[in-house]
Amino acid sequence: MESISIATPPPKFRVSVTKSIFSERWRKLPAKEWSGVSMAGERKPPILRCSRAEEESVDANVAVTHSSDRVTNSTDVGERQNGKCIDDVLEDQGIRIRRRPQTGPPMHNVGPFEFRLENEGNTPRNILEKIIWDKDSELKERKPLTVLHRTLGNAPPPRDFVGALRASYNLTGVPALIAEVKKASPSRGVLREDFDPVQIAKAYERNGAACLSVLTDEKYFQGSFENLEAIRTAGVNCPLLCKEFIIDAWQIYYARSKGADAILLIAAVLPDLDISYMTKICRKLGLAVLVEVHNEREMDRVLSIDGIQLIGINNRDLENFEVDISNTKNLLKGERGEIIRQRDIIVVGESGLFTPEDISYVHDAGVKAVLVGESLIKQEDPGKGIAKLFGKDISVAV
Ligand SMILES: O=P(O)(O)OC[C@@H](O)[C@@H](O)c1c[nH]c2ccccc12
Repeated sequence: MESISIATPPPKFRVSVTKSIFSERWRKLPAKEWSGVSMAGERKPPILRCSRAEEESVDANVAVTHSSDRVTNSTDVGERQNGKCIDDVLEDQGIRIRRRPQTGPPMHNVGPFEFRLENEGNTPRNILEKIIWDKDSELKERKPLTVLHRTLGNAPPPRDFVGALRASYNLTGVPALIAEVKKASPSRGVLREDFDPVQIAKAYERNGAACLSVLTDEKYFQGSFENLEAIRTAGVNCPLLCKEFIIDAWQIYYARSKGADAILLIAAVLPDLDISYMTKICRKLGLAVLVEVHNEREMDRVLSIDGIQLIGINNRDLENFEVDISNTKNLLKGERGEIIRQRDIIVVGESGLFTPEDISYVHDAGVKAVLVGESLIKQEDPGKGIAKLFGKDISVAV
């Protein structure tokens, strides 16, 4: 597609013009092929997300009582929960990340050009929203869940992610390390040119990491599921967190089929019912769940969900990339910290940790684990970077 910009856009309103190569192609299709093709000449995706029937036939023995209330895993456009559409549910829970509109803005054909009117409703407002909308488009390429489910039996068995964190913390007396295998990020660009995920993973393990986090998003983090699978099959014993932007239960099965031991759920993106439903699927698959929060509202929502064992406090705001490690301390103050201690939830301090002082600071705030990417991956020897980050060798018990 060739894009031509025409005029300076008025605020919050833009026109993009695209030379219509595709509409030519659709025009030539035989009539029977036109089902699933919208008036604007675009093919409607055959499957939007895990269809409920598809997912429930796989999940017949999961005790999910409220699956009919779920808000995001549906083929139904504008699905409703208790009479509310998804946008209302998201707004009620203070979730600012919207779902990608199911139909793009209308296309107008003039000669060989197609005009698309862009406005606030159909344009992502920030980077996290853009990632989520792109993820939604990516998921249309997936294979059916029933096919994926058959491959689960071939996956290596899940390992105890939470147990590994607890054991490491008890052994070393410092926060257990989840070291992140991360080549690039949208905020920092490429972090390491000579990136060998398996070598890096092995070096992290040798130098005391309790668990590893492997980025699988390709577009923004230059990660992949091949990396996850390669690390798993290379004999690395540390349990693996699949670091993905999960918006659909299908991704959880996929992560498991590639050897993941844990997955991430982001509270800024997922409503409570999805977190709760996905947590149940994970329990059935033997996966641990790290639920990530960034502010008080998200923390309170997550604390009201049953069965949460691991909460990550992200010091980076994924909407604008600002990093502030005092966020971890603030969210663990007072009653919230008390509830967390009573329930024996492990809190993971995430992002922006560079020095032994940073590690002590979040440890004093109450975290029992840390998730570290950039400060290790940028070291000449990422494995040796661990001792520098902690101010001591953590590969041996104290
Ligand atoms: O590289 P850092 O600043 O040490 O951050 C690691 C990790 O916390 C960060 O990569 C992260 C936290 N939550 C995420 C969600 C998606 C992608 C990435 C992340």
